[in-house]
Amino acid sequence: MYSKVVETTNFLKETTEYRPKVAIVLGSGLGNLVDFIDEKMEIDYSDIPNFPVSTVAGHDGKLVFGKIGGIEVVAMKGRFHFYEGYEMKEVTYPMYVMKQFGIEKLIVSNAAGGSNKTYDPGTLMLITDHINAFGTNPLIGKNDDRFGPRFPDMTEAYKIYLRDLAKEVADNLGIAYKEGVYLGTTGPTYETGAEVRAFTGMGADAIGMSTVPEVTIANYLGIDVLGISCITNMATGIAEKAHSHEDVVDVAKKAGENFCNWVINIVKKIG
Ligand SMILES: O=P(O)(O)O[C@H]1O[C@H](CO)[C@@H](O)[C@H]1O
Ligand SMILES: Nc1nc2[nH]cnc2c(=O)[nH]1
Repeated sequence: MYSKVVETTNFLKETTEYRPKVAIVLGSGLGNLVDFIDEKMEIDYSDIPNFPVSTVAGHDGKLVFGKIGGIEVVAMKGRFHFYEGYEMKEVTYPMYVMKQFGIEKLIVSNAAGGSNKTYDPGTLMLITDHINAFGTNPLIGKNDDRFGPRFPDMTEAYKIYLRDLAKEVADNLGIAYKEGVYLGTTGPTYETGAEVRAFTGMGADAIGMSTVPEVTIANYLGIDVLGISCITNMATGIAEKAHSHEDVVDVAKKAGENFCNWVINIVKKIG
């Protein structure tokens, strides 16, 4: 895998002159953030050697390089999910490439169901920690010490200094946010009511089908992570109607204005 990662990274270095240190992963319906990236240079995933392709609505499948407030960034407009049938190593492949490319900080976002009854649809939630309920781990297999250690520490999976900075930015802009624990499952089914009750008992405030694999690998590689969930629906049993991905994308788009404003100003501070 190491040589594949080097090949992909070399391709990107030959294709763009940008050398960002900040990367952003855009969740379902949150892709509009790229509209705020200046001097854009886009590369389709299908043109990148060894890259998987996005198969989910609301995930375009592009790497977008450019600048936010003069700070170089790269955004993933579209991510890969385990439920798409990808291996965990494929789901997390972009993280390995990001590290090799020189990324030091990652802002990861997602659409999620609110299991905390006080987190209404449209709420932006700063992720304080996560629970891996995928039943597997993206690091299972032989370890390659060139990437990271066999037993990575997850004490501060979502860096406190980045969370503090995000809170300061939100407070200055008057953006409302909550804080909470994200629980990641494989999907693609939304949860049963019983599962949501169980996950809530475990400490989950929001539930989704992504993020945990990427953040696990980012920590392994030594990339500092900030995570933001957009609560798009109340989780099963709390919600008054059945879920649909169309609604998820729709609500995420509506929350997009605050989300974009927040992330843009975070980038300006951390870049
Ligand atoms: O986590 P993101 O990619 O934002 O998307 C979330 O929304 C989709 C379900 O509607 C799932 O893919 C879930 O993980
Ligand atoms: N697992 C899961 N993923 C989501 N993505 C958006 N909403 C939800 C949800 O309620 N559950």
